[in-house]
Amino acid sequence: MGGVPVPTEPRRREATPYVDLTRAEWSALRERTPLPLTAGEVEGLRGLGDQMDLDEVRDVYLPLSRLLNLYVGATTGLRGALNTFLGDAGGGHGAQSGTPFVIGVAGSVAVGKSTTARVLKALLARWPEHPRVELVTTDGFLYPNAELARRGLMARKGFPESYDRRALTRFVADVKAGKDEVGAPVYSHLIYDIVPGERLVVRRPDILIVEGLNVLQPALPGTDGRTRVGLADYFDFSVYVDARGEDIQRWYLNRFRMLRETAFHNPDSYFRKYTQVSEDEALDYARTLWRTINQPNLEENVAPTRGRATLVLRKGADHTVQKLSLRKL
Ligand SMILES: Nc1ncnc2c1ncn2[C@@H]1O[C@H](COP(=O)(O)OP(=O)(O)O)[C@@H](O)[C@H]1O
Ligand SMILES: CC(C)(COP(=O)(O)O)[C@@H](O)C(=O)NCCC(=O)O
Repeated sequence: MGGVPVPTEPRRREATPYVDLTRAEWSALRERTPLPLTAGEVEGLRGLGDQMDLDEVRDVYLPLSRLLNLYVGATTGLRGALNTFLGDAGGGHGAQSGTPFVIGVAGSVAVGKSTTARVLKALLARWPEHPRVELVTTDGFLYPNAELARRGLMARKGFPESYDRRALTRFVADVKAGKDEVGAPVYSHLIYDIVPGERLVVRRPDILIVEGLNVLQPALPGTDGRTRVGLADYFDFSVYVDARGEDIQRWYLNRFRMLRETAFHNPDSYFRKYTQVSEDEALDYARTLWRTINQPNLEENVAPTRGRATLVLRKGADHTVQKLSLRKL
């Protein structure tokens, strides 16, 4: 047939509940938000093996801090509406003084959630409207190893059933209800177990960040088959830290290699025995942990919750955020 070029139809984008942005587009949204951290402070917040420097804070986390400040302000505005309504109703409920703004941070083991959560905490605390920011990791609500062993769950650490989900949800519900003091158990990566007798106490923060693998999991039905309220029902905003499975596995193995040269030498380290064998043998064990625990948990439980997040941060192979998806309202 003739050589008339066929005009290509502009590719129609599938409608999604998200606005998709490149790093450059997102970065421009920080406007005039000042950078309140020094390179040294950022270094102190960075997890082992994570990539986090002033460029990453400026391009990715400053716009997020600005967005969250706007969300907190909008929530305060909504509270005004609620008080007007309650006042008009004359029901004697009194003015609601406000409860903490709760942010969930989800994602795989070794994706860098804790660095994201720590940087967010440091940035959000610089805003005069919400200086008191607390961070809680959900590992404190894992059952202690003895209980996991009793339930046959030692090889399922990090799966939803390895947590005391009722206590975790109660914790966040109590903070959200505005209780003066709410306590949580504490987990130690060093001993690979809950620290007996240790508690973290949260006292009416302006913002609570809850970070962990399963924070976006929907609630399981109770034994009576009825739907329960889940952790994510208390979130005002949530972030899912995303990356390709192969990249996360590589980060996990690299971190294991680095920990073997540092923290594992501590006499109290659960993993101390892996300093006594060859690096290859130690890495074989890490590969087994990844393949039998963390990868199936990522695929079966964690990744399927991504679509519930308000914001998805998509990392490239070098750990830096390359794409962002923000939920439409
Ligand atoms: N075996 C370990 N010993 C000491 N620290 C660890 C160990 N495993 C993980 N960590 C640290 O615990 C934190 C949480 O790790 P993880 O749950 O994998 O989440 P993420 O990498 O997404 O922050 C990280 O700062 C990591 O460096
Ligand atoms: C403690 C964790 C379950 C993470 O808990 P989280 O704070 O996300 O609830 C995880 O880091 C872990 O130790 N997983 C067990 C398998 C492993 O050792 O890699």
